[in-house]
Amino acid sequence: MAPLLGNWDGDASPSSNSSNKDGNSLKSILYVDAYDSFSYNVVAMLEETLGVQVTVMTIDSDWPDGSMIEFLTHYEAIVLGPGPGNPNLPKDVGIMRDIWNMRDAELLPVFGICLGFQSLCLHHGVPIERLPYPLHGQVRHISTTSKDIFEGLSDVEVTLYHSLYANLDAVSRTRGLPSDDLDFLAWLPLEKGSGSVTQIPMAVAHRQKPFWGVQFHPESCKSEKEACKTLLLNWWRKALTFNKLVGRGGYAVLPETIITPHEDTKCFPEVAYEMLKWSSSTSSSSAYRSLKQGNLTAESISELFNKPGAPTVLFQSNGRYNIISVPSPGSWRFEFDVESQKLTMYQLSAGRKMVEDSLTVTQVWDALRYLMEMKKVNSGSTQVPFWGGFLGYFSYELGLACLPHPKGSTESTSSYENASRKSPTSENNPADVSLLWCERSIVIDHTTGNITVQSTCESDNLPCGWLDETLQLLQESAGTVQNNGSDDTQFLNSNLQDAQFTFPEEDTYKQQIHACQAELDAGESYELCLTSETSITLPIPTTTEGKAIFPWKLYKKLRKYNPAAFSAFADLGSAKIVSSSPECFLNWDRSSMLEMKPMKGTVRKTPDMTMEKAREILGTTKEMAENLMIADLIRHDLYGICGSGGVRVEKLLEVEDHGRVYQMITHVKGEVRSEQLRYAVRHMPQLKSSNMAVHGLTALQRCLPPGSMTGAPKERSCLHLRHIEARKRSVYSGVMGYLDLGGGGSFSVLIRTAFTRASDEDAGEQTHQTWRIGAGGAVTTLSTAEGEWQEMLTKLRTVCNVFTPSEPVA
Ligand SMILES: C=C(O[C@@H]1C=C(C(=O)O)C=C[C@H]1O)C(=O)O
Ligand SMILES: NC(=O)CC[C@H](N)C(=O)O
Repeated sequence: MAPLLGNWDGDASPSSNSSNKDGNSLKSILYVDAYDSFSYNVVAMLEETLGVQVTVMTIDSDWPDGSMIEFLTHYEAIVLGPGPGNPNLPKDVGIMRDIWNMRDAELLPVFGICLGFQSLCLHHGVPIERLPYPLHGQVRHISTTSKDIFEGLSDVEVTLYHSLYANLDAVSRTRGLPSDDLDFLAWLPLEKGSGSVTQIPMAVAHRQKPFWGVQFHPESCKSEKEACKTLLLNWWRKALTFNKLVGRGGYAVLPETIITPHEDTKCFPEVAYEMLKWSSSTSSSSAYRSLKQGNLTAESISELFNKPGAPTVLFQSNGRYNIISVPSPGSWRFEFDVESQKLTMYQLSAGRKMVEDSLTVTQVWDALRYLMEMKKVNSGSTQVPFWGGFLGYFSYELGLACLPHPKGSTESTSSYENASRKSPTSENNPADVSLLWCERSIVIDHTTGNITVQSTCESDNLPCGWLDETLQLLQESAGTVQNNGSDDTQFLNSNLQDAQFTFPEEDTYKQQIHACQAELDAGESYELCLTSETSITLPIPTTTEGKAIFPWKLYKKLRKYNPAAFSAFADLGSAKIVSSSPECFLNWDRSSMLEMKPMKGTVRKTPDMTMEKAREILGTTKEMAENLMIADLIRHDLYGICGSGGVRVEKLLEVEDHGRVYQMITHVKGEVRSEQLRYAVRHMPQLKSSNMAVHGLTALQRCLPPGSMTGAPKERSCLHLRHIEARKRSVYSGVMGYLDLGGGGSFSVLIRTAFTRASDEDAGEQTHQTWRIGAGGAVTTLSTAEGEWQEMLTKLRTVCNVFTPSEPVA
């Protein structure tokens, strides 16, 4: 065990949370989680609206001590959450089914949401069948009976995420009457293909038992907030009245706040101590010098300090800060491969020492947290978001390995094998994590025009040391204009003229879209982000220097062709990445704020496309639904880290200009408060730390892969996407950015990106290099195969076009 390693009990013990501010003990609700991506939104809504404390239990858990009845005596009520799949399948509802079999004397109040509602209806004789068409992310008015839990609510606007429904007509056909036990309280008019309208049940109350359910999602950010609050409070009042009547309630709060069948505990990785040793020249302060940008660009600065082919990362954050890695005697980097669980550390200076170790993914995160905590930097220029630390990326497959999977899920690494066999490039995947430890760096702030040269090595701050020398060098260079554009074009053209493109096949892609829609129809997913890969094979430049510089020149071309808020370049061992991503994944500051800005909805810029028109196109039900689902998904991701009361939506479904495309964007912020229960991290071994770097890493670990690249619910959607796409996405759909020793971090989604793996081992035999570009889009039930194919091509073009020779510069 590492000296500082403990668990959250210290700062999040229920004793500190189990009473309200008046000292009264909080009432407890059990939430049954069906591995949905909206679960923590429901938990937060319950805690924020009812002032209760919620225990989360996944559907595949065993009842503690084997006794449901005994366990439930600790709770006032149960909420059965939404989820993927079908309540007719036991594995999709798990322990939800046990609830319906309780004897009358043991009953407690239940509230089912969507899947939970369907399970309730099914158990009481109402068949659950497919809707004529799914309703995912759609905001609709429902009419209510204005009674029971809808008292005071006659017409409510709510968000729907379902493919299945309680078919009351089927009950009438077989029994002549709707289910005798159930009283239906709300309805949605649904147009059938024939133009006729049918009423779909939206809410139910049991006539004798304390069971209620709603088919819609009251926790969605587009559901009418006040009305849904009233609904919940109405239910809670009824629940408490029931408990009073039967003499239930007032029980002690259980110590558990989350119950899953998985224990996420692995011993602390020894390699973390090695990392600490390798970072010994990094001090706890970042010294700096500043100058005006003049003619200097991120590219010209990087060229001054980074030799072609040497480990280099250049990352532009939010279109404002350019962060450039600069090598130092203490530079090192590490790589991790998910499938082989191999971690390799490389020292970059004299001797090129290498260390290998075998680690689980969880241990990699533990090592990172430990190192960031131990090497905290306390001071530096307050003008820049990075003082030193790691620059690099995490792949999509690393993200998949971080997802919690249900017990017995087929989602093991072996299912990668089938997928990878079909993909010609899969053998050639870059490492899943690659991070460069940077003591020295240069940051350009494009808003102020300031450049900050900084180092965490104490000796660099001596008079005439590295900082002074570098300042002088930059000041001298700032006046000189360097323009080797025409050389670059000639060099690239000579290499690109023989490029062979392998595009996705239109028929296959369209079939995959239909395969996605079949899963949406079945209730398996609400949205699937389908992607495909284009590969470009070209001759490797014949000279060593040409080979080393090719990725860099390609990056410079891409940056001009498709300017983006998160342009980035990485040359990390065999991984070469050129990125022009417009999408922020996760940012965090040095104190407590986390933010995510997912994108969904893309319109190509053509000469007659205006912002107005783009807004109109992106204002349709289809586009809004796509974005709303991801907005709700990332609210859940952030609630899991920040806890109830800690998340707010800053922008919802807004259209922004992103160079060659218009994109719809949502902006959600969360605040990390160590005293607050945070469900997604409850069982994780953590450093007892107020260091935001540690919480940021935990947020990364818990929020990968990016929801905008998976769809919702994340876990089930990823499972289907892997089978449908039948390839590893690798760097594409991963994230790139920095981990700042001062506590902050910023990561973009690796889209609009080309990457390759250029292995040094077989360098002699290789005559060609293969670059890969992923592109795709969210498939919903409203998607058309042609529309999605065109959208994928639009995104692909933003990068693919840099692989065609350009007009020579005059
Ligand atoms: C899948 C890609 O992009 C994602 C999908 C988007 C969409 O469906 O509109 C928009 C931005 C990204 O989250 C891609 O660029 O390849
Ligand atoms: N959101 C949900 O709970 C969905 C339930 C079910 N999978 C359906 O699609 O109908």
